[in-house]
Amino acid sequence: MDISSYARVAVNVPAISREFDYLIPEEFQGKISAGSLVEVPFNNRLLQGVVTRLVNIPEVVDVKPIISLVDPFPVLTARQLQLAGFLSETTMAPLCQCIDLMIPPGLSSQADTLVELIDGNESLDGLGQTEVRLMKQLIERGNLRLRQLEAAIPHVPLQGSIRKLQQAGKIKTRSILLPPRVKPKLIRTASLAHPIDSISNLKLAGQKAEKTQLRRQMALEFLSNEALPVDVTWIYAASGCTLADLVALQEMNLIVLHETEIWRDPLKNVIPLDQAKPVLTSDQKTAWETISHTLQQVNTGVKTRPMLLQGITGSGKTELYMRAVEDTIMARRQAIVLVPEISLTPLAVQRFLSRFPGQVGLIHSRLSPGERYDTWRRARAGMLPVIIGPRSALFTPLENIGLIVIDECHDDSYYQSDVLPMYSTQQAALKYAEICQCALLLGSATPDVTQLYEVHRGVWQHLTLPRRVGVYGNKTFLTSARGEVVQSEQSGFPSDDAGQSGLPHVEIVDMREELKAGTRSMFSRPLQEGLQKVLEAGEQAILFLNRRGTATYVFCFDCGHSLRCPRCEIPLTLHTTQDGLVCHHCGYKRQMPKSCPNCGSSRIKAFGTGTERVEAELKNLFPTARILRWDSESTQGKDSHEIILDHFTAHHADFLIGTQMVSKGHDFPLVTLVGILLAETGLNLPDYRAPERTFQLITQVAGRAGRGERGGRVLLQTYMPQHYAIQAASRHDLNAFYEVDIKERYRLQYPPFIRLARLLFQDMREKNCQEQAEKIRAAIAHKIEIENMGASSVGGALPCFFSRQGGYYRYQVLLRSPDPVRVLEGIPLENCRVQIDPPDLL
Ligand SMILES: Nc1ncnc2c1ncn2[C@@H]1O[C@H](COP(=O)(O)OP(=O)(O)OP(=O)(O)O)[C@@H](O)[C@H]1O
Ligand SMILES: [Zn+2]
Repeated sequence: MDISSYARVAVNVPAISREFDYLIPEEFQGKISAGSLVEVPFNNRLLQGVVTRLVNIPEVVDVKPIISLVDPFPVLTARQLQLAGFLSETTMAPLCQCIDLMIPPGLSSQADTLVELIDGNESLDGLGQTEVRLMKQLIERGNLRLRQLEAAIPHVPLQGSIRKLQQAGKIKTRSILLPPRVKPKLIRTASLAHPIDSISNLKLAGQKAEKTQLRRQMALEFLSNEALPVDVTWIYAASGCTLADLVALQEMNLIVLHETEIWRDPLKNVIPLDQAKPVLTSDQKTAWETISHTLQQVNTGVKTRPMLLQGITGSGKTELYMRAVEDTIMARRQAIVLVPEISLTPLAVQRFLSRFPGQVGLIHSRLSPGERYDTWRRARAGMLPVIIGPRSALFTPLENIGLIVIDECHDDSYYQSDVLPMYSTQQAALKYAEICQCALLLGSATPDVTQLYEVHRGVWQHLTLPRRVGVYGNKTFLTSARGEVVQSEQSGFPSDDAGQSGLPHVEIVDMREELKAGTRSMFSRPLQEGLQKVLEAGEQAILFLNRRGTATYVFCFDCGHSLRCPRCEIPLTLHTTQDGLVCHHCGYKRQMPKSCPNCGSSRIKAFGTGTERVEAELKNLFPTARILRWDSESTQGKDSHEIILDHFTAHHADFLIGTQMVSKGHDFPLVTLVGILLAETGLNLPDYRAPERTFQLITQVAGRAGRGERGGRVLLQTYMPQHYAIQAASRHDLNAFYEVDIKERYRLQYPPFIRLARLLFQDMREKNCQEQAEKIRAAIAHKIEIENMGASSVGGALPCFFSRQGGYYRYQVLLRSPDPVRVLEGIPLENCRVQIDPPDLL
């Protein structure tokens, strides 16, 4: 390691986006390098930070020394530092927050303020209400940290009161840095220092009682039968001795005490599945040739194009991921497999664990900080060649990554949109694959339009699995997307048997016809009949409701026409407060019409429904059916996802009513019917991705039917049967959907033909919110004008579709630009959150 005397440090304070130079004191020379986690003084405070590089000549003359090194090994690899820099530049988030993604929670600590009483006996006379509450806390509980005070006195700003008390000489404050919350877990072990011939003759207790002598002898005897160091608790149990006895024996040079590190392994109790490695189907073989070739190339240092694996549900994508991981391990490199949400994909994870026992590290939101820390350290130590987890797993410290897999690459959870940095996992992975010179494999049954566009432009490689794998007994056959058997892979297999198994048949039920025929229920006649049959046959059904779209759009119950903005063609939203319809993109407003502009019917209404209503009505129709509801309300508790999944899989319920969650990759062999209630709800959200999401959801949900021998069907109820997203989804036809949608995006200039940035404003007072948004909108418009950025344009400062959240008003400003970061650079963006390439505009 080269010895530089100074280190450039990104301090862990989000408000400070630049880095600072520090002196490396003698004692840390050679121990600190890029990626080291250190403590440094900063404006009379103590802060944590990560060394981004070593420097020979500092930027300023007066450099302060680094105080301590938090972890003896670097917490970030050089490649991770590069990735953090990229994220910071492309998302406009502070570097320290991008670095923070890569440090396990609990290891990094932020500064806090310690508040101390100067004299506990002072009177509280003349103090304000908040000051009195503060003083009482300190008198009762002693010195407290600011965060503790904030927890004790919630919803009240304390800074001002603390300043007043300080000026009155009643309290003092100082900055502190909390110790890390996680540490390696150590156990104490002991072994004999050397063989001992006659233990019973040793005098082991000095002047002490015979009992002590006996205990110590027994401990030595126990150890004399052990070849390796033993956990001290075993010695205690076997001999009745105490730690004091062992320490005494160590002082007599008879035994040696050690501290041995143990790993907290969340997977040690997982039971592997018994699954042999199958022979690849012919479709899988074709795809595998490309994957295997790409892996060979990256392993010899050749740059490769990302691969998009487009395979229908149940076509064997996971098997190909596992093969790719296997090859990567053989090449002595590591693999990261990203999945949307572990609790919703337990089966896929189990398959990996069984295929690679002892080699997989699982990142999971429900790991304890200790387990997470240990998984992270084992990965850093090179002990885990495979990491599986949600988007954050991309940031596991691995030295030599050969493969990154993004499963269900269309999933929303791959964009971090709630906290900084607001980043797209796909963009991060693309960059990281370039930095690490590794292969990138994205897989989905329903890739995004922007992802398919990369294939069409030839930037990504395209692999397809158009047919389901069906395995009954030893027989393997393939069925096409339409459900007919196209190829029997083993001789003598009667193809007729399988006619009902590929992807399920989808029937569209036109709800306008149902209305005309007098059905007042949300369940059409075919759906009611289907559910009845399922009950009679002892099978199961899933009822899917797209909850996100059930808000407040307006449409005609007779012709299905929904009211849209004449300028952006996005559905108008009814605001009961303003008693009018609003476009959330351009601000267009109109009154609620008395009759449908399309057919003149007066039955034009706002629409909404919920899972509770579905459940109530279903109970009414089928009083004996066992019904399970799976939505965000019914899954509040820990493990509730697993409980519901297990319950349904074990056939403890006949019908499962669910929202988005039921679309994920579960296997329910008894499900022969999937009912989609109101397929179009999502289509009416004011978002350019609404058709895409609707198509994806319907296709994924439909993929849950017919996974077993009994086959299955899907009933798709809709008032908009002619819409291209619904038509294409009913035929499982992604290409047809893409062809229409990409043209629409071109026509209306949406991604991939332009990039978007969304600036979000939140405030308790609507007026402030609007003013802040307006101010920044004007600044952006000004910059576009004076710098001649003709290809960029900024929209109005408008309320979001979800116009209030948790008591806050929400406004947004939308920027369209080939390079949104360049437009936004230099504009003061303090009061807003910036989403570059946002996943939605709601
Ligand atoms: N070549 C094969 N021979 C036999 N069975 C296979 C083969 N490949 C995969 N399978 C089995 O077929 C089923 C579906 O495969 P897999 O889960 O890999 O598909 P997928 O495309 O990942 O599915 P999903 O849509 O659920 O993500 C699994 O039970 C798997 O074990
Ligand atoms: Zn509009």
